[in-house]
Amino acid sequence: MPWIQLRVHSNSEHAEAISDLLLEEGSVSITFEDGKDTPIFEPKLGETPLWADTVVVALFDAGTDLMPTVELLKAQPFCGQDMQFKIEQIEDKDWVREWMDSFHPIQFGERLWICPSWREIPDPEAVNVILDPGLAFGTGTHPTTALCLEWLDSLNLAGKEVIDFGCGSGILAVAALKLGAAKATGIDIDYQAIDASRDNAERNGVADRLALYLPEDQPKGLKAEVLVANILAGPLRELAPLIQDLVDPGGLLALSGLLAEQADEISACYAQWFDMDPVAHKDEWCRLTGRRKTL
Ligand SMILES: C[S@@+](CC[C@H](N)C(=O)[O-])C[C@H]1O[C@@H](n2cnc3c(N)ncnc32)[C@H](O)[C@@H]1O
Repeated sequence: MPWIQLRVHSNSEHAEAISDLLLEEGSVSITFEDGKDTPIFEPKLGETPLWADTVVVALFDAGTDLMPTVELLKAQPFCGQDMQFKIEQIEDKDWVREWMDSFHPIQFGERLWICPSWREIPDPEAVNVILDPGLAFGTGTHPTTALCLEWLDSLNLAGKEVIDFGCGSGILAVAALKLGAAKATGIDIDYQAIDASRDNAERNGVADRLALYLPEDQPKGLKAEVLVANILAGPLRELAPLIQDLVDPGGLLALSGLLAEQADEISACYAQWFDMDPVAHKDEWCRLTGRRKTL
């Protein structure tokens, strides 16, 4: 079924009021978009701030006459007669299909390929991770995941135990196992991530070597020789005492999900326990690595 869409240019202060009015007028879905490409990284816990320039995008059934709604909005003090808006016809698409068509196998480092489960494997001799992220984060297309995959590929993981802290789709844990790790543990606060990781481990024949936990169920005394955590700077800072304790003396650590300007502070924090390497960059993101001190 095709749709008709109304886009109203507003701001962080009035977007909610516009959204409420559009829902009352019969909109079937509302989304907020950044009007000026000014991303908000890491809002405070429990807060979902809007952009200074916010576009309210409302979807209606095709055939809806939107002009009365536009006039109603213009009559509101929070919009006014000079309100900027656009009406667009939206052709009906299979969005899942579109996304699937855009996701191709990608190589990371020397040996590793991430292959969407619906695509042919380009190099059957390579280390191939067959992936369907489901509803979880982690396809390899994001620079932070890519930085972690390249790091894992560069290591000799044979026989090692690996912790993937914030496992999302399980992409890093499954890659570590396929690169030779003996055992991996994935930890995530999100049930959907745990499910997706389990599915991906099964898809790759490594489910018997992957343990998955919500943080509250994590076994006491858990430790590994290699830990990778692709979460944001905030949790990496707050959870530093817990994360460092999961790495064996002499073990290896990779932290990602960091913006370049956050690297020095997080690196200094982990330098209490780890000998830190130079920062690796990809686009505006970066990765920290280090080896746990033995004393
Ligand atoms: C950026 S995704 C990374 C997913 C995947 N490891 C990758 O590299 O693509 C971050 C994941 O960390 C999880 N996460 C966030 N805070 C966490 C916490 N405090 N403890 C455990 N997992 C957390 C999120 O639910 C999400 O799945």
